[in-house]
Amino acid sequence: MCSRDCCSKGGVSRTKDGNPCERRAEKQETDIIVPTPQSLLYPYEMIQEIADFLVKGSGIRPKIGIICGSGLGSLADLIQNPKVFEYSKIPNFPVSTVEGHAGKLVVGCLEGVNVMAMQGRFHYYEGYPLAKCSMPVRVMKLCGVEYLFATNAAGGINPKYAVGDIMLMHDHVNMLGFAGNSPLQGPNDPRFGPRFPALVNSYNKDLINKAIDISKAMGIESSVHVGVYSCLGGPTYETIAELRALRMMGVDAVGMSTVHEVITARHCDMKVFAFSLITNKCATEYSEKKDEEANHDEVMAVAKNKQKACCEMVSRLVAEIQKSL
Ligand SMILES: O=P(O)(O)O[C@H]1O[C@H](CO)[C@@H](O)[C@H]1O
Ligand code: HPA
Repeated sequence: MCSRDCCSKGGVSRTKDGNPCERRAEKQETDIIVPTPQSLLYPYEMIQEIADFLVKGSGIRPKIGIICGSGLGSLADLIQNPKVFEYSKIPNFPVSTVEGHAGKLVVGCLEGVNVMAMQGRFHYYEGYPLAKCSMPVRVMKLCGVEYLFATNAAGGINPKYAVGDIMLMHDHVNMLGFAGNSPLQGPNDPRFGPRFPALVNSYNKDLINKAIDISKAMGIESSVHVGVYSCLGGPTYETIAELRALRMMGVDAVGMSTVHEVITARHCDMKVFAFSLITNKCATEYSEKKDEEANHDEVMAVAKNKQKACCEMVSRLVAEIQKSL
């Protein structure tokens, strides 16, 4: 009862004569918490501030941005004359909380091209909204980046894929998007890109073809595929029923990242190249044994074993881009 002698009926406070209690209604209104739309979490000016900090601090305007997947941080070790920024020292940057994601931004030169690499990405399951997970892509854009290389560790759903194979992404199924979640949710800032960006041809065909040629030159073409990736929210690995559903939808590999980064990159018109290192085969039969369950230690171990091939693929592709600059 409020001081005006009200009673609560059906969740609504009413005065004794049955009318809704105004004071209660006023209070409820002020108690409503409206979540900030994702797109407003990092306004343009804040992204510009972070980009200025990095460009000034490194003296470099990168052309290519690289996001290192789980256990693939060694991609950033390829960079010459690196200037390293700990995420905790970059204004308004989140921190990495996942093993295999060091939490450093490395800026320098690779195959004669200025690059910026994230040794550690942000995942939705860490508690970050998608716009926060992909905010560094916009920072890259304002630093001058034109090409995004996104890499990830993923489970192989396509039965033809083996552990250690590389899948060049040529499309994705955005499961978080199916559920109404997007890094672009909220008012659109046209300085980044259009309200309704198209996502067909998101994965640059020319770069995919170049990567296929590179895999032939490296003699690993039989373990390199072109396929469809899907991102789930994690942190749980998928159930067998979910994996079967994904397979029916045409998904070849599954992970918990990358898609929102690609959406953000395409929104601001970056060229995208992305690949998955298949770190485990996904169980799609109920008879699978316990030791065939996905686990992060295995993901990390396979990534460590295969980092050489991944590094070579990336540096050769950067060298190809260098020829066209
Ligand atoms: O996508 P990356 O960051 O490579 O990491 C993958 O590996 C982790 C699970 O082992 C998840 O974070 C999944 O997304
Ligand atoms: N599922 C989801 N994410 C992953 C997997 C997986 O099997 N392997 C590596 N990241």
